[in-house]
Formats: sequence, structure tokens, C-alpha cells
Amino acid sequence: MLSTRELAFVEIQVTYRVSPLDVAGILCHRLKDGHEQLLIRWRTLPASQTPSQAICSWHDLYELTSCMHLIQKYLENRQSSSKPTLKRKRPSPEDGLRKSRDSKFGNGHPTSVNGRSDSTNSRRSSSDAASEKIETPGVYNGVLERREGRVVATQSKHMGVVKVDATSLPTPEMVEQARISSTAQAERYIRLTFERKLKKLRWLRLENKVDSSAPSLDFSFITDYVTGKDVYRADPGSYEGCTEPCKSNMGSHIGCEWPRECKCLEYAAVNEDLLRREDPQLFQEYQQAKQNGDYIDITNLPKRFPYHVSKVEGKPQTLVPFYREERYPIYECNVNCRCGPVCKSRVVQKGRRVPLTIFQTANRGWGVYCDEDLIQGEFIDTYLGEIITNQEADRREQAGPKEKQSYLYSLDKFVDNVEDLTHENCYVVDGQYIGGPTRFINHCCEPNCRQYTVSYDKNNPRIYDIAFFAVHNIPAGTELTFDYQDKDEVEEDVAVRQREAARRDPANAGKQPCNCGARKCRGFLWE
Ligand SMILES: C[S@@+](CC[C@H](N)C(=O)[O-])C[C@H]1O[C@@H](n2cnc3c(N)ncnc32)[C@H](O)[C@@H]1O
Repeated sequence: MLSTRELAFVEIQVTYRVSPLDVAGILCHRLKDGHEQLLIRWRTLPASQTPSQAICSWHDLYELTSCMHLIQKYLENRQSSSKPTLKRKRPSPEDGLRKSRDSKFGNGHPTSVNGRSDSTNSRRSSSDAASEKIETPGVYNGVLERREGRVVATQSKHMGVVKVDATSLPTPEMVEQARISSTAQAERYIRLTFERKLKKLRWLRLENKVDSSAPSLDFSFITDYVTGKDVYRADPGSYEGCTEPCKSNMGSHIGCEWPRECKCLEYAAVNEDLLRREDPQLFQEYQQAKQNGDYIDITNLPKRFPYHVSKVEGKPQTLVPFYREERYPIYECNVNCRCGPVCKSRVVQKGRRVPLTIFQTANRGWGVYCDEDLIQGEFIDTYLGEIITNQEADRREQAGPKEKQSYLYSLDKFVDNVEDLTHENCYVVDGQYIGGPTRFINHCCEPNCRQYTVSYDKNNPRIYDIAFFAVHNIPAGTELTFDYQDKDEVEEDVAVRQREAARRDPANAGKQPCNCGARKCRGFLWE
């Protein structure tokens, strides 16, 4: 939970901000008057100017609240280039957050700050003034103006403007100063900015007991798929819903729960036990067709209902063992169904009901745990992101780092069932920059969750939900994991037997090693 003071930062009404679009780069940081400041290089060069004349200026964090993602990248780059002996400091509770910026800017009218002064210097103590002589100036090669909520940099021929070769910034002295200057306030602001993003979703929080970092601010939370270019997503109004005899509130084992009748279950898993008992002859034919790979019309055969009432008091419906083990697609009722919202065939569509925490793991980056005990078969959440074409996914994978494939999820469940759907033309969900908390779930070769296909539109095999359910009882606080490669048991055993040889094989040098620590760990995230 954010404290009131922290919220004051998050919601702070800063009248003047530096726009990230104006920032070409963050060059350095320093501590001044107890406040961390960042040196930015402005993008606003007239075409005639050379980079050596770029305007650079120092800013307090509160002027940079829209640039936190850039500051985060600056800190990450700095971290990766610093010597291993340099450890990130954890922010201390005393790190003050500025409550208001108004006193800094007086009456809020546009003002101009010349190159000799600090960009935030309208109120200075005598000790500041004394120390200013030995400090670097606040603005180089131009002046800053405050107009219409923005800090704006402009070139100036004014006599007082300090001229430097901007390509020589930061100077070695600045770098040395930065090396020993705290970044705790910046890290705290970054974390608060991420927590503000988290607030978009209910029952979600951030925890970091390892260091003072936050997940990437380039990531945004969404509550539904976003469709990318050339992706067609049908309007839910066009979905085919169930009709008579399904109706709302019919009680158990009738209506949608009587799977022979509910039209939404037309393509669901056949209830073979029931079929054998009810119609042995038809069962034989069905079995024969299945073995031969022949087509058989299953429309009127009894189906399996995917959920059952939980035996644990207070827990919602859970996935029945058949679906949990067989991974058969789950078909839920939809907006056009006659049954209405109380129908028991609506679990995933109601969204996440369990509280999740995104937390920093020791060796796998961010991970996710649930704050409550989960029971076997309990729904957790879906995987969200931008739905893109397979071609676009290939392009992004080739252009991105090797981690990219961990965020790409092919919607290829029905590829073998539908003629015009192939691996080449199926859609892919990219959850790297937009998604839900499940995008932070790490891989494990012996996972406690699994991903399942959930369709609300039986006639559209291209777009469906990827839903995570608990495959075991999972105590509160246990990291949630799933198998990125979704291996079957035979493939798993082969990979485990070959693991040590595979780790030594130079051909695997570029592969991402798996740190899941499971007994059956296969050694790598991806083959
Ligand atoms: C979908 S993301 C999961 C969230 C990620 N840990 C983060 O910090 O954003 C996948 C990435 O997490 C890391 N990861 C996930 N599972 C891992 C594992 N078992 N071992 C090592 N790294 C893992 C890898 O960097 C992988 O590319």
C-alpha cells in the first residue's frame, strides 16, 4: 500500500513538466540541496545546430515525472556498466518526497531561467548561493522557459548563457560525482510510478525484498486484448449463444450444465463414459473413428462440463480433473447466451478473483505469487497482450533480444482442427509491453499452474483466452509457475536425461539457462 505521502507524489499536481518527447537522453545525475537531479540533453535543436550545441540542463525529479521510464533506463544502463563492487542502495524511510512544487515556482506564471542558474532555483538560501560558485551551472547552450505546463528549452544568444560542447557532457567530474551520489529518490519515484500503473487492476501489488528496482515502466497493464495491425477480432455481439432449453437459473445439471443440450458445448470434449453407458453401439463407432483419425459428427454426443462446484467452502468452481489433465479446450457461454450471468459455464470470463503479488525473485527477475491459498483446478488469470499476426511475431522475435520469445504466445490450439488455420497464419499474443500480471509468471520445468484454452465463440478458432489454472493446491506466497514449452512427459524425461550434456554443449551457449531449480529441470527455457 502507498502511504499518504507517497500518494502525494504520485498524484502531485506539477504545473510544469519536461515532456519525454523533448528528451534526447539522460546523461548523469547528482545530489543538490538534498534532491536528486538528472542532467538531460534536449531534443529541440534547430536543424542548423550541431549536437555539440544541444541544450542540456539539470532537473529535479518532480519536473521529470513524465520521464521516469527514461530515468529507469539510465539507472539500468548505469547499473550494468558499473563495477560489481558497486551495490545499489536501498531507499531509506527518511528519503523525503516533495509534497508540493508550487513554492518552487512561485505564482505559477511562465518564467525564464537563464543559463547561470539552476533550473529549479527560484528559492535559494545563502548557503546555496555560496556553494553555487563551485557548482556546475543548471542550463547549458540555452535557456529554459515554463509555458503551458511544460518546461521548454530554447537556444539563446543571451550573454549569460553558458556555452559548452554538449558532446563532452557528462564531464569526468560529473561522472565521478554521480558514482558516489545516491539514486534512492529516483528509484523510489520509479517504484511509485509503477505502483500507480498497478492501480489500474484490482487485487494486485508489488513487492521487492531483494533490491530497490521496479519492473520496467515501459510496461502497461490492460484488462482486455489489444488488437494489432491486420488482426480481425469479431464483435462479441456476433457470437453464437446457447438457446432453448438453456435459461437462467435452472439449478444444477440442467440447462448449460446438461452438456448434451447446451449449444456452446457443441465442440467440447465428448463424455465417453456417459456415451458408453447410454449407447454402446455409437460409442464403438466413435472410438473406431477416433482411432482411425476419421471425421465423426460429435454435435449430438454427450459432452463434458468443464467446471464443478468446489469442495472447499468459499472457493469458486474449479476445473474438473478431465479438463485439467487432458487440456481439452474449454467452451464458456457468452453474451448472447440465453442462460445469463449466473450460468455455471462462466468462470474465466468473470476475470481474476485472487489477489496477486508481483515480486522480485533471487535469480529469475520478477515473478508472481498469490496472497491466498489456491486449490487444485482454481482459475487464476488470463494471459493478455497485443494480438498480432504470426508474421509480425516473427519480425519482432528477429528484431528483439532472445528473451522476446518468452512473451509471445501463439494462439494455435485449433491449428490441427480447422483447415484454413495454419501455424503461419495463426495469431500470436505479445505480452511484453502490455499485458496483465501473468506476463510476470516465470517458467518452471515442474510447474504448479498450466495454461488452458478458453473459447467464448466456438465458431472462431483464431482468438480465445489463455487461462491459467492451479494444477495442485498452492499455498499462499508460493511462486506461481508454468511450463513455457508445455512439454509432455516423454519429451520431459528425454530432456532431463540429456540436461547435463546439453548444458556443456557449446551449441547451446546462446540459449537462456533455466534457473527453476526443479528436480526435473531441462536446463534451458527454450530449445
Ligand atoms: C515472461 S517473462 C517472466 C517475467 C520476468 N521474470 C520479468 O522479470 O519480467 C520471461 C523471462 O523471465 C525470465 N525467466 C522466466 N523463467 C525463468 C527461469 N526458470 N529461469 C531463468 N529465467 C527465467 C527470463 O528472462 C525470461 O525471458
